[in-house]
Amino acid sequence: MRMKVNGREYWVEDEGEGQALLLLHGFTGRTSTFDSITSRFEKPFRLLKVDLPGHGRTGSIGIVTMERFCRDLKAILDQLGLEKVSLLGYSLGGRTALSFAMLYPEYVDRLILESASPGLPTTEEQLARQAKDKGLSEKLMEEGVESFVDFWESLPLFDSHQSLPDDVEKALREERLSQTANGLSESLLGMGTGHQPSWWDQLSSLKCPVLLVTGEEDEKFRNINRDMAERFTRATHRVVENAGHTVHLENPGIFAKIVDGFMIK
Ligand SMILES: C=C(O[C@H]1C=C[C@H](C(=O)CCC(=O)O)[C@@H](C(=O)O)[C@@H]1O)C(=O)O
Repeated sequence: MRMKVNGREYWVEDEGEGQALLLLHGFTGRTSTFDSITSRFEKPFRLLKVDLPGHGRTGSIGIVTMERFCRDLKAILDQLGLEKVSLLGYSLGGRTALSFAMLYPEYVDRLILESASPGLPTTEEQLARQAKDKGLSEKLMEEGVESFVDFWESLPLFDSHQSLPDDVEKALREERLSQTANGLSESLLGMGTGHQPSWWDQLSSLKCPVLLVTGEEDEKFRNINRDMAERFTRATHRVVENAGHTVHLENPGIFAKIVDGFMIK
């Protein structure tokens, strides 16, 4: 369904009954991102999914900052009558879930972050990443989505995708290709890693239970999440074997079991 909040319109899906679990996809993803695991959950969940700014059926809605999207997400939950939800975010969606929890902790029951980060700790790193993401944005607008997806799939971070079943890899590519150049460009410029606040120094303030999930083959984010776990007060870090950055696709059975076990009831 379409939901208009603070002058912006989002695509939101709200299905099932049980604990409210809000799923947030990664960069180039959409609400279908977690289809590989939602059918594997044993516990009943009320599954909420939102296409992030610039993605899926939300599409191009202008440059939306992380703080502004989190304010919109709060308004969406208010409209749905949800006072508290658990959040599961993958990569960009994990950065978003963490940002929402930092800004609106009273709305968050539990937090599951897959291959995420709290942003970049120094201004220098943030500015360098902003410049890099600006370049990617220009690449998108000049070369189009298909050329960008070819580039994006070739990143070393996704080397482990070569072991994905052909049908899974094909579906992931189609999901990425379904995006628009404008939308992805706006996402990079608004919610890119370098544009969001750094939460590194505030992680200890979060009081809700936190589950960090990374793939054994994703050294970069495994190390980031090892450091994050040391700063949270109630965090568990699970490193999943036979998986890289995209654990929910590379080892969906284990991922679903970990999520089931972390959610109460
Ligand atoms: C390439 C790096 O950063 C990007 C990697 C992962 C994030 C993401 O959402 C990818 C999802 C996917 O393609 O499956 C993305 C983000 O957080 O926005 C990062 O820009 C890197 O080496 O840090």
